[in-house]
Order: sequence, then structure tokens, then C-alpha cells
Amino acid sequence: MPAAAAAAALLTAAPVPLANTAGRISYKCNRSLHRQNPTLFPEIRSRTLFFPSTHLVELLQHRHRNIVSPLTAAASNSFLPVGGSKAGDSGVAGLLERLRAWGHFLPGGRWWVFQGCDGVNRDEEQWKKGVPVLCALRQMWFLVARDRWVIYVAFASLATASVSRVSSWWGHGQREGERDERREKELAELSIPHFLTASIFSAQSGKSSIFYKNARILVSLCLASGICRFPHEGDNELYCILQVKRMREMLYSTLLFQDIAFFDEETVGNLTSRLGSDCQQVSRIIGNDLNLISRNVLQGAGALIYLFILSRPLALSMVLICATLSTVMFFYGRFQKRVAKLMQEFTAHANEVAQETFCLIRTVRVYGTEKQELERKFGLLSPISFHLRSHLSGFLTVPTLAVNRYMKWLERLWDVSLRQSVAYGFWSLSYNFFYHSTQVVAVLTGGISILFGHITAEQLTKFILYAEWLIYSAWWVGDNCSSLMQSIGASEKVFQLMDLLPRQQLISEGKCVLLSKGIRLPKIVGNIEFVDVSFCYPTRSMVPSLKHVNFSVLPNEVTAIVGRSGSGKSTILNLFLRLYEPSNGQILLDGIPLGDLDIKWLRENIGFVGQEPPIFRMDVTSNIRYGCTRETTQEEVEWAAKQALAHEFILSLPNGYSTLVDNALLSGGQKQRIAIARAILREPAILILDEATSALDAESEHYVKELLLSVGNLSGQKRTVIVIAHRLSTIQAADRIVVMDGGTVAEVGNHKELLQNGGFYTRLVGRHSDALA
Ligand SMILES: Nc1ncnc2c1ncn2[C@@H]1O[C@H](COP(=O)(O)OP(=O)(O)OP(=O)(O)O)[C@@H](O)[C@H]1O
Repeated sequence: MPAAAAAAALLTAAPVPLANTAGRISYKCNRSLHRQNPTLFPEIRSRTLFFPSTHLVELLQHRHRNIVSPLTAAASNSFLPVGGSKAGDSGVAGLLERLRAWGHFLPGGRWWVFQGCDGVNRDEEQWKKGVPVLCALRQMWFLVARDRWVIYVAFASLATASVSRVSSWWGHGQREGERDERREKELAELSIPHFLTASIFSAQSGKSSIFYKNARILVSLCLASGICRFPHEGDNELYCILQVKRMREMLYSTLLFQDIAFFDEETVGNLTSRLGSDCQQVSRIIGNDLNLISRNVLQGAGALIYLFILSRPLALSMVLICATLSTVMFFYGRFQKRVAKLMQEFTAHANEVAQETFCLIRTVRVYGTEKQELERKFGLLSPISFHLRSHLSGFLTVPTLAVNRYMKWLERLWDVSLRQSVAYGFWSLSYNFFYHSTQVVAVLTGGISILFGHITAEQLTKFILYAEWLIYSAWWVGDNCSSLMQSIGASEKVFQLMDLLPRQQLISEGKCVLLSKGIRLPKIVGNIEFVDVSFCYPTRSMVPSLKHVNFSVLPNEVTAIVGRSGSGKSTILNLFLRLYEPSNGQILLDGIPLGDLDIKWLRENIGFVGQEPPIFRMDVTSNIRYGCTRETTQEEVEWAAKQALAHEFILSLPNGYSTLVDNALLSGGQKQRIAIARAILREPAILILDEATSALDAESEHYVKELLLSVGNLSGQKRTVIVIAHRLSTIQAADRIVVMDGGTVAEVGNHKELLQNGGFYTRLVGRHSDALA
């Protein structure tokens, strides 16, 4: 009760007008509520991040009816529900209030304000941060410049289809002396309405020779238009395919060369969504949208010129109508760009969740959370947008929503799509209105002109046909512009990702290639030194994972790193593998800073086996050969597999070494054996093992460990080994043990020395003797 009272006080203390700030208020209130009593309000806090404030009240009423009734009473005085009315509102005032609320559904109303992924309303400033249209087009052009010939062919055939001179088709058969008419007949597709009308009127007036001539021209024009369209459309398709391919290539290679920290922040689902649907959508920009826009602009311009030739006053009225339509088109296009951006974002989030769920399907099954993953408690009004639901709640009982992570994003997609559909409805409405306006204006003004003898009935018919053509072209331009805006909206994230610079260590002379840059030592001795190394993961820049770490690994020795979970053992290996760069200090290999060495060469000389080694979806031989730069025979692959005790189980697979495997098709121990065989085959100078044998049975582990730690490479020479271990047997076998505690080195020495010290290591061994033994 005190919490509810405090929360009520918080809400009433700051009565903020609701308009345009619903998301923000809701968020603030809930932050405060959550701080006041996190146990009472945890769920509400996360939910209302994307709910408008009215839903806070709804949610509280529904979920915490008993506890927070004073809060909702107080809240309802401060916050007027979007579609509802205050308690006590009745009669005309209440009705007016409700009507006013419904007014928010009209263009420009509050219903059209979008919320971003964080659930907060996006203001104009945030939208302006997007990629400008010209900038997006420039980037697109740069992307396809290599294949510009495809575009040239497409545009040339388009121009031919739309604007080619008819004179070559029928030149000598024209009526002499009719200058205007001759000019009018210069356009191929555009002249179809002209000859159509001329044919009809010549038939009506009984001029059979003129009728047949016009009919012949009509057929020729239709054929010409069709033939020119063929290369044009084919080229466009070809262009779209090329562009998607090129974009995916570029994006994929840009992503591949990013820092590991980048992948800590971006999820796989999100990135694959950009590579998939986003690239497809963006490819429409030049291949489809721009192409259709130019075609319709050409045709519209031709029709307009024709109209001006026929009648200037009538043509001006058409210009006026088209200008109004263009204004509507501008706003609609801007709206579409925003919609597309949000839809891409929400789709990416939905993909992210789906990908995660499918990757963790075993956990979902074991914990029986399928229903939870599908949870969806909509009622009668499902699925309609949150806002509309809120308005309807004034008339109907609307059940509270309960959505899971995936449904949350689908619901938000739906929410945006709903508004998109309504906007399309408004756009179509305006088109219809203007389309019919042209006819009415043409008939009225044209009829008057006929009455006064300024134009003939034939001219008016032509005028109406061309006016329709003009408005039709304007409509298509509008439609394609909005589609272009959609594509540009969708392109934003793709271009942002493509603009990322590749990781510094992989750049050479401005190119990101698998390159050779830096020092290559003639031979790796294997002396590794960590000098005052400190490190924070970029995603947690305030929390150091390593603090002033100093230790050495001597050549041909086995160094074990031990310590409690989270003490920084794997981080040390990550830094040595240069997956991250130290925030402070240096790591040296044979006296040379790692940063000065050729990274490609360095990695070729390191073998790494992790705790959960990844297996690629390919056959066993390819998996063992993965990353091995030297040529290897099948015998060598089998030798490595035998050393890793993998040979027997591989032979028992349906196709032996040719069996297709992946992470889900092998046991943990089998995966580790393949990864160990992979490391053995590389014959690395330095071997790094991160609990590499944890999934093996005791006997196999003993044998494999012997091999990895003592036997060394093919020629029997020992190598430098760094091993993270929890088992006492592994640790005892090490020449040197580095004991980590809370990101610092607590002790260094061998097993005997450390036990004699009686320090942290002794306590660790004592406390975890069961686990270590
Ligand atoms: N990618 C990452 N981003 C942010 N923090 C991380 C990341 N990886 C590890 N950490 C944090 O760094 C600290 C050290 O982690 P590390 O993986 O090195 O521990 P560890 O000693 O290897 O643990 P374990 O024995 O459980 O594998 C931990 O607090 C961990 O939460």
C-alpha cells in the first residue's frame, strides 16, 4: 500500500498534458514506480516502455486491481485516456470529447505518430537523422556503377518505347499542311490515344481510307511499344538480380571484417535480416522504382505537352490538379519512408527472437516453454493496434494483452502495417478524387469551349483521354515515389552497415582483404609476455575484466591458467588471439608486440580448441581441414583424427569422413575430438586449449591430453601450450600455473611451489578438489 500511495503521488505530482508525449510519460512514471518498488512493478516497467501512458492505467487496473486502486484513481485525473473520457463526462461534452479523440485518426493526428523500437514516440528531429534521398541514390549508383550498361540499355529501350518517333513508321502517309497534328503524332505510346480517337471519328464521318490508315498506325504503334518493352523489362529484372547480389556481397564482406566487439552488440538475427529482406527491398530502388518513375514522368510530360497544344486553359487546370496530387504524394512518400524504416527494424527484431528460439530449441523443449513462446492473450478485438484498441475500449471491454517476445514484434509490425494500409486508403481516395475531377473539369470546360466553337468534339475526346493519361501517370509516379521512399527507408540500416570501416588490423592500403601486413618471424620460439595488461569489454566499458596483468609463458612449456569462474581466464586468451585489443599494456611474442606482427601469419601459427568448439555444416574431412593453410592429404587428416581419438567414431558415421555434420548432429565429446584433430593437423607453434577436453570420457581425456600437452607436433618437438583447466590432473601436468582472481594475477608458479606458498591456489585446490580431481 505505501508503494501504491507513493506511486500515486508521483503520478499526481507531475500532471503532464498527454498530447504527443504518451510514450515518454509512461516511461518516466514507470521508471519512478520501478525505483519505488521494483518487486511490485518489474513487469509493468518493461511493458510500458512501448505502451502509451493510457495503457499504464489500463494495465495497472487490470493486473494490480487490488493494490493500486488509489493509484489508478489518481492517475485517471492526471492522464486522460487517448480514446476514453474522464469519469463523470456525459452528454454532449462527453460525445464531443469522444469525437475529438477519434479525430486523431485523421491524417496528421496523434494516431500517426510512430514509436521506435524503444517504445518512445519518434519526433521530427529523430526522423531527420535518416539517410537523405539523394545520398541514398548516390550510394546506390556507386554500388551498381560496374553494371551501368544494364541500366543504360534499360533506360534506352524505355525511352524508345515511350518517345520514339512515329514518323519512321508511317512518315509519308500524313496529311500535309496540318502542322499541329504532325507534331502530335511524334510520340509512339503517347500517340495511341490520338490515333484511337482519330480512327473512331474518321469511321463516324465515313472517311474509310483515313480510318484504315489510322488503324494501321495503331497496330504499328502497339507492336513498337511491346517490342521496346521487352528488353526494358528483361533488363530491369537482370539489374535487380545483379544489384541484390552485389549488395549482399558487399554487406557480407563488410560484416565479416568487423571487430568481435561489433558482434557482441549486434545480434545474428538482426544481421541476417539485413542481408536477406533488406537487400531485396533496397534493390528495387533503381531497378524498379526509379525506372517506373522515369517512364511515367516521360509519359506524363508527353501527355501534358499534348494537352497544352490542344487547349491551354484546359491544360492549366490539369496542372493545378496534378500539383495538388503531388503535394499529397510528397507527404505520403515521406510517411512511407518512415513506415519502411520501422518495419525493417521490427522485422529484424522479430527475426532475432525467432533465430534465438530455434537455436535454443532444445532448451525450449526441455523447459516446456513452447506455450510461453507462443503466448498471445488477445480477445475479441485482436489483432488491432494498441491505439485503436485504446479508443475502442470506450465502447467495448478490451482484455489486456499478453504477448511474448516474438509476438511483441509481430504486433508492432501489425500496428505499423495497419497505419500503412489506412494511409494507402487515404492516398487512393485522393487519387480517385483527382482522377474524377479531371474528367469533370475537362467535360465542363471542354463542353463550354465546344459551345463557343473553340474546339471540336474530336479534340475534346482526345483531351479527356490525354488528361486521364496524365493523371494516371501522376498516380504511378506517386505510387512509385512512395515505393522508392520505402526502399530508401529500408536502405538506411543497410547503408549504415556498409559504411562501417573494416577492422584496422585487417586493412591494407585501404583494402580489406586477407592480407599480409606486419612482421613475420622466421620461426616462432614461443616466448609470450603479458606486460601490465588491462582490458574492459567494449560493451561494458566501465567494468575492467583484466587489471594490470603481468606474466610470462616460456617457450615449449605448458602454462595452465586457473581461477574462479569469471576471473578473466578466457579474456587473456581472447587478447592473445587479438579478438580484442588491450585497453592498456602490451602483449609480446618473442619480444615483438602482437600489434606489430602479421595477424594472418600469427593466427596460422596458433591452434585453438575451445570448450564448445564449433562444427561447420560440411563433411568431416572439410571440418578437420578447416583453416589449415598447407596442402593436406586424406591420410594426414585421418592421422590427425586418430591422434584425437576421433577416427573410430568417424568411421561409424553413415558416410565416414564424407558424412555431413554440424553442431546439432554430434555429441559434445565428438565435436571436441574433431576440433582437436583440426588443431593437430595445423601443427601450430602455439597451442591454446580452453577446457578443450572437458567433454571427453576420462580415458580418452587422459590420452588426448598427453598428446596435446607433451608429445608436441608431428616431428615430436614440444610446443608452447596455454591451457585453461579446472581439472587437477591437467594443472599438475603444467610447467607453470597462472592463478587468476578477479581479473588480476594472484600467483604464478608450478603446482608444488604454489602449494608450498599456501596462498590462493592452495585454497582453490582445497575448495574445489572434487571438481579438480
Ligand atoms: N563479450 C563480453 N562482453 C562483456 N563482458 C564479457 C564478455 N565476455 C566476458 N565478459 C566478462 O568478463 C569477465 C571475465 O570473463 P571470462 O570469460 O574471461 O571469465 P573466465 O575466467 O574465463 O570464466 P569461466 O571459467 O566461467 O569461463 C566476466 O565478468 C564476464 O562477465
